[in-house]
Amino acid sequence: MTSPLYNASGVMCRSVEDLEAMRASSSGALITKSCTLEPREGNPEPRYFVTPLGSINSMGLPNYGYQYYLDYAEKYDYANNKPLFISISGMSLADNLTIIKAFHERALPCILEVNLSCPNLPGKPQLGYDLPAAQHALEKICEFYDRPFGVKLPPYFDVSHFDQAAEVFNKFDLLKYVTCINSVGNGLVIDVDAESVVIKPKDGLGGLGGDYVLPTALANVREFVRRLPGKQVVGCGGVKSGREAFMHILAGATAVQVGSCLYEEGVGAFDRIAQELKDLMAAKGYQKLSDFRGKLKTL
Ligand SMILES: C=Cc1c(C(=O)O)[nH]c(=O)[nH]c1=O
Repeated sequence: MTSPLYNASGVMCRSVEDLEAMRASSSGALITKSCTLEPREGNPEPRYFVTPLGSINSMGLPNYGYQYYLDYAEKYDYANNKPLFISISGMSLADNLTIIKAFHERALPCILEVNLSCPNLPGKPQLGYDLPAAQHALEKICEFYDRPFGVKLPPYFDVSHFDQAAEVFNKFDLLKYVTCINSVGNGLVIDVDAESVVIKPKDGLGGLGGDYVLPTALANVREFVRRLPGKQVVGCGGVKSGREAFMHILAGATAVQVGSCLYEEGVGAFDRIAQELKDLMAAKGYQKLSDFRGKLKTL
């Protein structure tokens, strides 16, 4: 079975070296760091911090610019490798359209994922929380982009927002999948001994990952699976063992991304989590993912 696991965008995917390590790993796919029109250094450090419950980050979109990833996508051997996803997070709609048009012109087999949810750009609200703007962006993309693509979503926390967001996404047939969730934005981790925040940008505010976000991630996966017929949901958030991967798939996820845990453990996490998932499935008498995908029981 091709592994249902791959990296969360942002982890082990900024440089060609990172991407080649992902390509050589046992993951089932790989996705690039979200890219912008021009290269970016990102936010000042410290901008990533690990806690016993996960991570907080305010990277600020450090990336080598979209042409770097376009070049990687052009050289990628699609016949002999796992699927390549390209994450796009332009600083404006115009930038996003320029980047997407550049990929469209080359008609490469990579799959574009439009990031609607970067929480760490000072002064820039997450598009995923401005649904009219998100709809407008998707309309402008679909004026010319004629291939399947996906979006990376922020976590939603209100049932009415699941409804409103799904209403927008269901308008776009070429939007074939959504990835739930991006980090839970603007958390604040405090170091009691130092009586200080732990990251520099935004006075310590950053996106949360890891154990902190698992229940929210699972809820977003399950709620969008219910509301987006004909589309797929990729689960992301809080996966550190076969158990959380199982939970995401039980909630309906087609594939599962690993972020904070991959950052800490490296690509060995894919082998370990895949084996743990396999063992858990065997213990439960499941032969394949579809035996239990989306079959979360309610009481
Ligand atoms: C693309 C920027 C993102 C970043 C970042 O580069 O700060 N961090 C996240 O947790 N999610 C993002 O989407």
